[in-house]
Amino acid sequence: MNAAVPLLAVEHLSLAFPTPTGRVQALDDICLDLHRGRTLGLVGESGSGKSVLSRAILRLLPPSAQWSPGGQVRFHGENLLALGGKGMQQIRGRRIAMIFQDPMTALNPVRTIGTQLMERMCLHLGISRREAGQRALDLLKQVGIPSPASRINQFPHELSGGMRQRVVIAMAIACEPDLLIADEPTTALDVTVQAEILELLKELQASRQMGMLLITHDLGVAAGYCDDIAVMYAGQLVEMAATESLFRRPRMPYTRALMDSIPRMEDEPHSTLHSIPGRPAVRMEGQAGCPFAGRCSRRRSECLDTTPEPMQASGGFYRCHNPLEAP
Ligand SMILES: Nc1ncnc2c1ncn2[C@@H]1O[C@H](COP(=O)(O)OP(=O)(O)OP(=O)(O)O)[C@@H](O)[C@H]1O
Ligand code: NI
Repeated sequence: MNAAVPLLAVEHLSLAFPTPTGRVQALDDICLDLHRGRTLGLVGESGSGKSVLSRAILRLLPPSAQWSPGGQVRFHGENLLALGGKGMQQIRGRRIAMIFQDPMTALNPVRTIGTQLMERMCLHLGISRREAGQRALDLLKQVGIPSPASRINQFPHELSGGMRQRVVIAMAIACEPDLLIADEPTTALDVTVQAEILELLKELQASRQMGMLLITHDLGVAAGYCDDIAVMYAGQLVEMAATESLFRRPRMPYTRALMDSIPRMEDEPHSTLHSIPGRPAVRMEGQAGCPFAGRCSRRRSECLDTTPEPMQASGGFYRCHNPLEAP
Protein backbone atom coordinates (compact mmCIF):
# COMPACT_ATOMS: atom_id res chain seq x y z
CA MET A 1 0.00 0.00 0.00
CA ASN A 2 1.33 3.43 -0.96
CA ALA A 3 2.13 5.29 2.27
CA ALA A 4 1.49 8.64 0.60
CA VAL A 5 -2.16 7.82 -0.13
CA PRO A 6 -4.16 8.87 2.94
CA LEU A 7 -6.40 6.28 4.53
CA LEU A 8 -9.25 8.78 4.24
CA ALA A 9 -9.29 11.87 2.09
CA VAL A 10 -12.38 14.06 2.00
CA GLU A 11 -12.24 16.48 -0.90
CA HIS A 12 -14.51 19.47 -1.49
CA LEU A 13 -17.50 17.80 0.11
CA SER A 14 -20.58 20.01 0.27
CA LEU A 15 -24.18 19.19 0.99
CA ALA A 16 -27.38 20.93 2.00
CA PHE A 17 -30.68 20.03 3.66
CA PRO A 18 -33.94 21.61 2.60
CA THR A 19 -35.82 23.36 5.41
CA PRO A 20 -39.00 25.47 5.38
CA THR A 21 -36.85 28.62 5.38
CA GLY A 22 -34.42 27.54 2.66
CA ARG A 23 -31.51 25.19 2.13
CA VAL A 24 -29.16 24.83 5.10
CA GLN A 25 -25.54 24.36 4.05
CA ALA A 26 -24.72 21.50 6.45
CA LEU A 27 -21.30 20.80 4.88
CA ASP A 28 -19.43 23.48 2.98
CA ASP A 29 -16.36 22.51 0.95
CA ILE A 30 -14.93 20.08 3.50
CA CYS A 31 -11.37 18.90 2.81
CA LEU A 32 -9.38 16.70 5.19
CA ASP A 33 -6.84 13.87 5.22
CA LEU A 34 -6.47 11.12 7.78
CA HIS A 35 -3.53 8.74 7.73
CA ARG A 36 -3.19 5.24 9.09
CA GLY A 37 -2.21 5.14 12.75
CA ARG A 38 -3.33 8.73 13.37
CA THR A 39 -6.21 10.18 15.34
CA LEU A 40 -7.98 13.23 14.02
CA GLY A 41 -10.27 15.13 16.37
CA LEU A 42 -13.32 16.83 14.91
CA VAL A 43 -14.53 19.52 17.30
CA GLY A 44 -17.20 22.20 17.24
CA GLU A 45 -20.35 23.35 18.97
CA SER A 46 -23.67 21.59 18.65
CA GLY A 47 -25.11 21.87 15.15
CA SER A 48 -21.78 22.61 13.44
CA GLY A 49 -22.07 19.52 11.23
CA LYS A 50 -19.80 16.96 12.92
CA SER A 51 -22.31 14.11 12.79
CA VAL A 52 -23.43 15.01 9.28
CA LEU A 53 -19.81 14.77 8.13
CA SER A 54 -19.26 11.38 9.78
CA ARG A 55 -22.49 10.04 8.34
CA ALA A 56 -21.66 11.48 4.93
CA ILE A 57 -18.38 9.52 4.94
CA LEU A 58 -20.34 6.29 5.47
CA ARG A 59 -23.24 7.44 3.29
CA LEU A 60 -25.67 7.08 6.15
CA LEU A 61 -27.58 10.31 5.49
CA PRO A 62 -31.31 10.46 4.71
CA PRO A 63 -32.28 10.81 1.04
CA SER A 64 -33.28 14.43 1.67
CA ALA A 65 -29.56 15.36 1.77
CA GLN A 66 -28.66 17.29 -1.38
CA TRP A 67 -25.08 16.51 -2.34
CA SER A 68 -23.17 19.03 -4.41
CA PRO A 69 -21.42 17.52 -7.42
CA GLY A 70 -17.64 17.18 -7.35
CA GLY A 71 -17.17 16.21 -3.70
CA GLN A 72 -15.23 13.05 -2.90
CA VAL A 73 -14.71 10.72 0.03
CA ARG A 74 -11.65 8.66 -0.83
CA PHE A 75 -10.84 5.60 1.25
CA HIS A 76 -7.48 4.03 0.34
CA GLY A 77 -7.73 6.23 -2.75
CA GLU A 78 -11.13 4.92 -3.87
CA ASN A 79 -14.05 7.35 -4.02
CA LEU A 80 -16.79 5.90 -1.80
CA LEU A 81 -19.38 8.25 -3.28
CA ALA A 82 -19.02 6.43 -6.60
CA LEU A 83 -19.58 2.97 -5.09
CA GLY A 84 -22.83 1.08 -5.48
CA GLY A 85 -24.88 0.07 -2.45
CA LYS A 86 -23.31 -3.37 -2.36
CA GLY A 87 -19.75 -2.04 -2.49
CA MET A 88 -20.59 0.34 0.31
CA GLN A 89 -21.99 -2.49 2.44
CA GLN A 90 -18.68 -4.29 2.19
CA ILE A 91 -16.88 -1.24 3.53
CA ARG A 92 -19.33 -0.19 6.23
CA GLY A 93 -18.91 -2.06 9.49
CA ARG A 94 -16.03 -4.05 8.11
CA ARG A 95 -13.31 -1.71 6.85
CA ILE A 96 -14.77 1.44 8.39
CA ALA A 97 -16.49 1.00 11.73
CA MET A 98 -18.53 3.57 13.57
CA ILE A 99 -19.31 4.05 17.25
CA PHE A 100 -22.18 6.30 18.25
CA GLN A 101 -22.96 8.19 21.41
CA ASP A 102 -25.63 5.89 22.74
CA PRO A 103 -24.46 2.26 23.00
CA MET A 104 -28.04 0.97 23.00
CA THR A 105 -28.60 2.12 19.42
CA ALA A 106 -25.83 -0.24 18.30
CA LEU A 107 -26.99 -3.24 20.33
CA ASN A 108 -29.96 -5.48 19.86
CA PRO A 109 -31.74 -5.65 23.24
CA VAL A 110 -33.11 -9.17 22.73
CA ARG A 111 -29.91 -10.98 21.78
CA THR A 112 -26.92 -11.82 23.94
CA ILE A 113 -23.76 -9.88 23.40
CA GLY A 114 -21.96 -13.05 22.32
CA THR A 115 -24.53 -13.80 19.62
CA GLN A 116 -24.28 -10.26 18.29
CA LEU A 117 -20.50 -10.32 18.17
CA MET A 118 -20.39 -13.73 16.53
CA GLU A 119 -23.03 -12.93 13.92
CA ARG A 120 -21.08 -9.92 12.87
CA MET A 121 -17.88 -11.88 12.43
CA CYS A 122 -19.52 -14.80 10.63
CA LEU A 123 -21.21 -12.37 8.25
CA HIS A 124 -18.24 -10.17 7.44
CA LEU A 125 -15.29 -12.51 7.88
CA GLY A 126 -16.88 -15.77 6.76
CA ILE A 127 -15.42 -17.71 9.70
CA SER A 128 -17.04 -20.67 11.49
CA ARG A 129 -19.23 -20.23 14.57
CA ARG A 130 -16.66 -22.03 16.65
CA GLU A 131 -13.90 -19.69 15.58
CA ALA A 132 -16.17 -16.68 15.99
CA GLY A 133 -16.98 -17.81 19.53
CA GLN A 134 -13.31 -17.94 20.45
CA ARG A 135 -12.66 -14.56 18.87
CA ALA A 136 -15.65 -13.06 20.68
CA LEU A 137 -14.13 -14.10 24.01
CA ASP A 138 -10.75 -12.63 23.04
CA LEU A 139 -12.38 -9.38 21.98
CA LEU A 140 -14.32 -9.01 25.22
CA LYS A 141 -11.07 -9.53 27.09
CA GLN A 142 -9.29 -6.95 24.93
CA VAL A 143 -11.90 -4.30 25.66
CA GLY A 144 -11.56 -4.93 29.38
CA ILE A 145 -14.75 -6.85 30.18
CA PRO A 146 -14.16 -8.90 33.35
CA SER A 147 -15.06 -12.62 33.26
CA PRO A 148 -15.87 -12.63 29.54
CA ALA A 149 -16.89 -16.30 29.61
CA SER A 150 -19.97 -15.52 31.68
CA ARG A 151 -20.59 -12.01 30.27
CA ILE A 152 -20.78 -13.37 26.74
CA ASN A 153 -24.18 -14.94 27.49
CA GLN A 154 -25.67 -11.78 28.95
CA PHE A 155 -28.09 -9.36 27.35
CA PRO A 156 -27.21 -5.68 26.90
CA HIS A 157 -29.53 -4.55 29.71
CA GLU A 158 -27.59 -6.67 32.19
CA LEU A 159 -24.51 -4.50 31.67
CA SER A 160 -23.68 -1.01 32.94
CA GLY A 161 -23.46 1.86 30.44
CA GLY A 162 -19.67 1.73 30.42
CA MET A 163 -19.61 -2.05 29.88
CA ARG A 164 -22.14 -1.70 27.07
CA GLN A 165 -19.96 0.86 25.34
CA ARG A 166 -17.04 -1.58 25.70
CA VAL A 167 -19.14 -4.23 23.95
CA VAL A 168 -19.94 -1.74 21.18
CA ILE A 169 -16.22 -1.08 20.80
CA ALA A 170 -15.60 -4.85 20.62
CA MET A 171 -18.21 -5.05 17.84
CA ALA A 172 -16.59 -2.14 16.04
CA ILE A 173 -13.11 -3.68 16.03
CA ALA A 174 -14.30 -7.28 15.50
CA CYS A 175 -13.68 -7.15 11.75
CA GLU A 176 -10.37 -5.33 12.09
CA PRO A 177 -11.38 -2.08 10.41
CA ASP A 178 -8.73 0.32 9.10
CA LEU A 179 -10.78 3.33 10.11
CA LEU A 180 -12.80 3.91 13.25
CA ILE A 181 -15.23 6.80 13.46
CA ALA A 182 -16.33 7.57 17.02
CA ASP A 183 -19.09 10.19 17.28
CA GLU A 184 -19.20 11.51 20.87
CA PRO A 185 -18.55 7.98 22.16
CA THR A 186 -18.66 8.93 25.84
CA THR A 187 -21.28 11.66 26.26
CA ALA A 188 -23.92 9.20 27.48
CA LEU A 189 -21.58 7.90 30.20
CA ASP A 190 -20.59 8.93 33.73
CA VAL A 191 -17.64 11.27 33.91
CA THR A 192 -15.47 8.65 35.60
CA VAL A 193 -16.19 6.09 32.89
CA GLN A 194 -15.63 8.58 30.04
CA ALA A 195 -11.86 8.72 30.51
CA GLU A 196 -11.62 4.91 30.71
CA ILE A 197 -13.45 4.50 27.41
CA LEU A 198 -11.35 7.16 25.69
CA GLU A 199 -8.17 5.50 26.99
CA LEU A 200 -9.38 2.17 25.65
CA LEU A 201 -10.15 3.63 22.22
CA LYS A 202 -6.77 5.30 22.07
CA GLU A 203 -4.97 2.09 23.07
CA LEU A 204 -6.81 0.01 20.47
CA GLN A 205 -6.24 2.64 17.80
CA ALA A 206 -2.50 2.69 18.49
CA SER A 207 -1.99 -1.07 18.83
CA ARG A 208 -3.94 -1.82 15.67
CA GLN A 209 -2.63 1.19 13.77
CA MET A 210 -6.13 2.21 12.79
CA GLY A 211 -7.00 5.70 11.67
CA MET A 212 -9.48 7.23 14.08
CA LEU A 213 -11.84 10.14 13.61
CA LEU A 214 -12.87 11.20 17.10
CA ILE A 215 -15.82 13.55 17.19
CA THR A 216 -16.31 15.63 20.31
CA HIS A 217 -17.64 19.02 21.30
CA ASP A 218 -14.91 19.10 23.94
CA LEU A 219 -11.62 20.56 22.76
CA GLY A 220 -10.02 19.34 25.99
CA VAL A 221 -10.85 15.73 25.07
CA ALA A 222 -9.50 16.25 21.55
CA ALA A 223 -6.29 17.72 23.00
CA GLY A 224 -5.78 14.62 25.16
CA TYR A 225 -6.34 11.96 22.53
CA CYS A 226 -5.76 13.38 19.03
CA ASP A 227 -2.69 13.96 16.87
CA ASP A 228 -4.47 16.54 14.75
CA ILE A 229 -7.57 18.64 15.29
CA ALA A 230 -10.10 19.95 12.80
CA VAL A 231 -12.39 22.71 14.07
CA MET A 232 -15.83 22.89 12.56
CA TYR A 233 -18.18 25.85 12.51
CA ALA A 234 -21.51 26.15 10.70
CA GLY A 235 -20.66 23.42 8.21
CA GLN A 236 -17.14 24.61 7.45
CA LEU A 237 -13.76 23.42 8.67
CA VAL A 238 -12.43 26.74 9.92
CA GLU A 239 -9.05 25.55 11.19
CA MET A 240 -6.99 22.37 11.09
CA ALA A 241 -3.55 21.75 12.59
CA ALA A 242 -1.45 19.33 14.60
CA THR A 243 -2.80 19.38 18.16
CA GLU A 244 0.32 20.90 19.64
CA SER A 245 0.56 23.71 17.11
CA LEU A 246 -3.16 24.42 17.34
CA PHE A 247 -2.84 25.00 21.07
CA ARG A 248 0.42 26.89 20.80
CA ARG A 249 -0.77 29.13 18.03
CA PRO A 250 -4.45 29.16 17.11
CA ARG A 251 -5.09 31.47 14.16
CA MET A 252 -8.85 31.48 13.87
CA PRO A 253 -10.58 33.51 16.63
CA TYR A 254 -13.25 30.80 16.96
CA THR A 255 -10.58 28.22 17.87
CA ARG A 256 -9.26 30.62 20.49
CA ALA A 257 -12.77 31.11 21.88
CA LEU A 258 -13.23 27.33 22.10
CA MET A 259 -9.94 27.06 24.00
CA ASP A 260 -11.01 29.72 26.44
CA SER A 261 -14.20 27.78 27.09
CA ILE A 262 -12.36 24.64 28.29
CA PRO A 263 -13.00 24.40 32.05
CA ARG A 264 -9.82 24.84 34.07
CA MET A 265 -8.64 23.09 37.22
CA GLU A 266 -8.60 26.35 39.15
CA ASP A 267 -12.24 27.12 38.32
CA GLU A 268 -14.69 27.09 41.22
CA PRO A 269 -16.71 23.90 41.17
CA HIS A 270 -20.09 24.51 39.52
CA SER A 271 -18.97 27.90 38.21
CA THR A 272 -20.69 28.80 34.97
CA LEU A 273 -18.86 27.47 31.95
CA HIS A 274 -16.97 30.02 29.93
CA SER A 275 -19.27 29.73 26.98
CA ILE A 276 -18.82 31.69 23.79
CA PRO A 277 -21.28 34.60 23.70
CA GLY A 278 -23.89 34.52 20.95
CA ARG A 279 -25.53 31.60 19.25
CA PRO A 280 -23.82 29.21 16.85
CA ALA A 281 -24.64 30.15 13.28
CA VAL A 282 -26.58 28.12 10.78
CA ARG A 283 -25.57 28.94 7.23
CA MET A 284 -27.94 29.02 4.35
CA GLU A 285 -26.83 27.91 0.91
CA GLY A 286 -24.97 30.63 -0.99
CA GLN A 287 -24.60 32.85 2.08
CA ALA A 288 -21.38 34.90 1.90
CA GLY A 289 -19.10 36.07 4.69
CA CYS A 290 -17.34 34.32 7.53
CA PRO A 291 -19.84 32.18 9.45
CA PHE A 292 -18.32 33.30 12.77
CA ALA A 293 -18.40 37.03 11.94
CA GLY A 294 -21.51 37.74 14.00
CA ARG A 295 -19.80 36.59 17.23
CA CYS A 296 -16.24 37.61 16.48
CA SER A 297 -14.49 40.46 18.30
CA ARG A 298 -11.93 40.79 15.47
CA ARG A 299 -14.59 41.26 12.80
CA ARG A 300 -13.87 43.64 9.92
CA SER A 301 -16.24 44.74 7.21
CA GLU A 302 -14.91 42.18 4.70
CA CYS A 303 -15.76 39.38 7.17
CA LEU A 304 -19.43 40.13 6.63
CA ASP A 305 -19.43 39.88 2.86
CA THR A 306 -16.51 37.68 1.74
CA THR A 307 -16.13 34.05 2.77
CA PRO A 308 -12.50 33.50 3.83
CA GLU A 309 -10.62 30.98 1.70
CA PRO A 310 -8.46 28.38 3.48
CA MET A 311 -4.95 29.74 4.14
CA GLN A 312 -2.13 27.18 4.45
CA ALA A 313 -0.31 27.31 7.78
CA SER A 314 2.21 24.95 9.41
CA GLY A 315 0.87 21.65 8.09
CA GLY A 316 -2.76 22.72 8.23
CA PHE A 317 -4.97 25.66 7.32
CA TYR A 318 -7.29 28.29 8.74
CA ARG A 319 -10.05 30.41 7.30
CA CYS A 320 -9.95 33.97 8.60
CA HIS A 321 -9.53 37.52 7.23
CA ASN A 322 -8.03 38.82 10.46
CA PRO A 323 -6.17 35.89 12.04
CA LEU A 324 -4.53 35.93 15.45
CA GLU A 325 -0.80 36.43 15.37
CA ALA A 326 1.78 34.37 17.22
CA PRO A 327 1.80 35.15 20.97
N1 LIG B 1 -31.69 14.92 8.38
C1 LIG B 1 -31.54 16.25 8.49
N2 LIG B 1 -32.41 17.11 7.92
C2 LIG B 1 -32.28 18.45 8.02
N3 LIG B 1 -31.27 19.03 8.66
C3 LIG B 1 -30.35 18.26 9.25
C4 LIG B 1 -30.43 16.81 9.20
N4 LIG B 1 -29.39 16.30 9.88
C5 LIG B 1 -28.68 17.36 10.33
N5 LIG B 1 -29.26 18.53 9.96
C6 LIG B 1 -28.75 19.89 10.25
O1 LIG B 1 -27.37 19.93 9.96
C7 LIG B 1 -26.69 20.72 10.92
C8 LIG B 1 -25.55 19.94 11.54
O2 LIG B 1 -26.05 18.91 12.39
P1 LIG B 1 -25.11 17.84 13.11
O3 LIG B 1 -25.99 16.84 13.75
O4 LIG B 1 -24.09 17.33 12.17
O5 LIG B 1 -24.39 18.72 14.24
P2 LIG B 1 -23.29 18.24 15.29
O6 LIG B 1 -22.11 19.10 15.10
O7 LIG B 1 -23.12 16.77 15.21
O8 LIG B 1 -23.99 18.65 16.66
P3 LIG B 1 -24.05 17.88 18.10
O9 LIG B 1 -22.77 18.28 18.80
O10 LIG B 1 -25.24 18.45 18.74
O11 LIG B 1 -24.14 16.42 17.83
C9 LIG B 1 -27.73 21.19 11.92
O12 LIG B 1 -28.13 22.49 11.56
C10 LIG B 1 -28.85 20.20 11.74
O13 LIG B 1 -30.08 20.79 12.06
NI1 NI C 1 -23.45 15.22 16.49
